[in-house]
Amino acid sequence: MASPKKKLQGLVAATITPMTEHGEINFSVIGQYVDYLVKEQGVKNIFVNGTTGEGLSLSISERRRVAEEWVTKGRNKLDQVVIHVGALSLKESQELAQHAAEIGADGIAVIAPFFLKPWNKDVLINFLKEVAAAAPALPFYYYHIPALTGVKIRAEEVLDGIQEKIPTFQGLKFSDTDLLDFAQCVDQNRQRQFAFLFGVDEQLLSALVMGATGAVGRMCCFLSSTYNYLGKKTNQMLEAFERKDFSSALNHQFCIQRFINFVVKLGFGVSQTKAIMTLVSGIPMGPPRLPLQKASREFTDNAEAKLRSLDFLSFNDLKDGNLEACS
Ligand SMILES: CC(=O)N[C@@H]([C@@H](O)[C@H](O)[C@H](O)CO)[C@@H](O)CC(=O)C(=O)O
Repeated sequence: MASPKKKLQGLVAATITPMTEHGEINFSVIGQYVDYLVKEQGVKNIFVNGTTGEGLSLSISERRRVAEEWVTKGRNKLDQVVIHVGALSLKESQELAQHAAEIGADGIAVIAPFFLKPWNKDVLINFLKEVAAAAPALPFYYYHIPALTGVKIRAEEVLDGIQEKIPTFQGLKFSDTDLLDFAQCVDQNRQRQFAFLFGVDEQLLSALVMGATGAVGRMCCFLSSTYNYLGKKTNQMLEAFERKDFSSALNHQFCIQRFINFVVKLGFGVSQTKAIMTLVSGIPMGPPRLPLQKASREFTDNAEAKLRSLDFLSFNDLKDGNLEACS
């Protein structure tokens, strides 16, 4: 198994791909974005060109350039840069994997191909294996996101025997709400040093309970979109959990849930994540690329009011009216 230079630890932000109002990638703000994550959110790992990064809506040459920019701007600032290289075409995926290795990324991740789909675990593994082989020195993560790929092969099944087929296999990025499947992945792989990257922010505490006890201890990190702007809050929850202050950890989780629950009811996805991040960080993330539509003004106004009431936006002048800020 390839061993990463350093173990992946802590929060991993699924980065947004900033765009100009004309729909081109806005490379000029990526350096500022890195500094924001590190200094303001305490996030030192990133996952590039994933769902939040609209990776599958970018051309291959754009994906290469975005990956390069994050690796370059993150040098000596970030701990790890993992690049999502999944694509419908095996050849494109291999090209991106090789490119990630050439530019000095710290790992690659791959989703299941989602148009002509693998119909069982063995076929899926065969695809993943071919991609991983294009970057034989890079740690490899399988990105399980069945709601978007439509590939519903349980992660537990995929992991069974995977290391024999893919020697660089390093871990699982789990973006699903099936906590039975997640917990079984952890339980059945106690003897292996896999990383389990949980990707459903509103359920993170439950996943911590399933996978991050002293006995298991291998769920090293958490990978998701809200860590772009709620990284600090999520770190507080992780710290509370670590010192076994479960009541505080639960308060933090409830607080994060109040926000996510609110925006989910308004309609929440990548477009809305871009709008929220722009609001919180002050860095323009721009519109998403078609077929996504820009978040509405109404959404942004409502989200802003909620962020303020939860004290997620540090505007001192509004703190007086704050009725539900979380401790
Ligand atoms: C479907 C989806 O976009 N899930 C998000 C979550 O962060 C999600 O936005 C959050 O849990 C709110 O539901 C991440 O898991 C996605 C992700 O990690 C990525 O961008 O690759």
